[in-house]
Amino acid sequence: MNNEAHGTSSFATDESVPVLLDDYREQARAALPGPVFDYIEGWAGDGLTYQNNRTDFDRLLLAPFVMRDVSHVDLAATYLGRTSALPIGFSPSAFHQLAHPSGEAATVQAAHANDIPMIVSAMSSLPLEDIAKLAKGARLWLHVYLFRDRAVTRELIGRAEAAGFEAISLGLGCPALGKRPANLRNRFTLPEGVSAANFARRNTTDFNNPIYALADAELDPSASWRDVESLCGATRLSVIGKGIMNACDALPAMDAGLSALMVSNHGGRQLDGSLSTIRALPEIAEAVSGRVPIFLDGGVRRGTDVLKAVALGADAVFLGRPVLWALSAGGTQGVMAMVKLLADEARLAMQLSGCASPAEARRKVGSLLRWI
Ligand SMILES: Cc1cc2nc3c(=O)[nH]c(=O)nc-3n(C[C@H](O)[C@H](O)[C@H](O)COP(=O)(O)O)c2cc1C
Ligand SMILES: CCCCCCC(=O)C(=O)O
Repeated sequence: MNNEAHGTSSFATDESVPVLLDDYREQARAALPGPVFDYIEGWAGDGLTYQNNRTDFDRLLLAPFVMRDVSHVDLAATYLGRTSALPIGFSPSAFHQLAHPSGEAATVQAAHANDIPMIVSAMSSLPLEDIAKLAKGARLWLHVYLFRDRAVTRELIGRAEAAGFEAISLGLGCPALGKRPANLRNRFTLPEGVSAANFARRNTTDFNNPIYALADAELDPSASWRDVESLCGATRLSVIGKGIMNACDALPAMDAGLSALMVSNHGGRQLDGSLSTIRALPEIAEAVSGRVPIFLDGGVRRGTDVLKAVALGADAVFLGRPVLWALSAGGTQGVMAMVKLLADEARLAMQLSGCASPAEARRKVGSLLRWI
């Protein structure tokens, strides 16, 4: 939009203060070395799914209700036996030290301060025990895969149990790593000093590209629902299945013992051309029919996105790239400010659409939302 045409050009602007989540992306672009920014931003293939995750939120229009009492908007979300004040969490992302020297130590403080879940990637750049020690009582979930060597998965889960993690997040849509042109073109490798700290004892770093090498060496394309069932049976922690995109998978997932499902296409970094998560959500929510909590990640950037996702059945939304952008822009304070920005927008979106809570948005969903 042309500001001059709207008579606002005489106002001073302070571009160092983000007012939209996307402002953090530009700060990250300025702060980080090009290949690191490209790794974080990166998508598979032509970026169709990466784009759809965003544009499909925009294709979902709101028909606001008016004159409803929205003086108190309650965003609280209860799942897995605990209530968070916000229906927001942090998706797992590898190597937070790529974004900031404090890495996961900074991110976890922001999650803890907001009492929202942080899913720690198995590929974290700090050991999971150190992350847990830094934020006692934080809602920590460890994200693991069914690695080729199941002992690796079992060991990680045992360590998470011992360190006081609340839950396990299990990657379901990752039999192999997606093809990401930017990383291949710039031959992305981890910078000196950043590594997969939980795998310190495994010889995975002497490859040309540690991320692809790690994935090829460790991910197990033969994994099936039977493996999920035995993993769920082998831990006292709740297991959340991350990566459900097809309603046909909802039943096997629940039968296998998963305690919650996350609708995720890995932020468009895996199968290019797959559905956006907000399009996939309604059918999955219908198939699940309230039996387990449902989460969604992928392209959540605006308060209205939070409203749309919770209205369509998500108990909470999770953020991937925005966490890393904000981390690179300002460490813990950056991530805290980013969460506050999104929460304020979500509260405003609820007020302006006449919904005082996610439950009310869900009840009104039939007339609140229209696809174009
Ligand atoms: C830099 C980066 C690293 C990621 N690492 C992991 C990972 O280790 N495990 C995983 O399951 N997902 C990983 N993801 C995917 C996120 O968990 C999440 O699904 C995705 O980023 C959500 O989309 P959004 O970035 O649009 O919010 C990663 C994403 C990014 C951007
Ligand atoms: C063994 C799997 C490596 C995954 C690396 C992180 C990731 O998921 C990403 O999207 O990047």
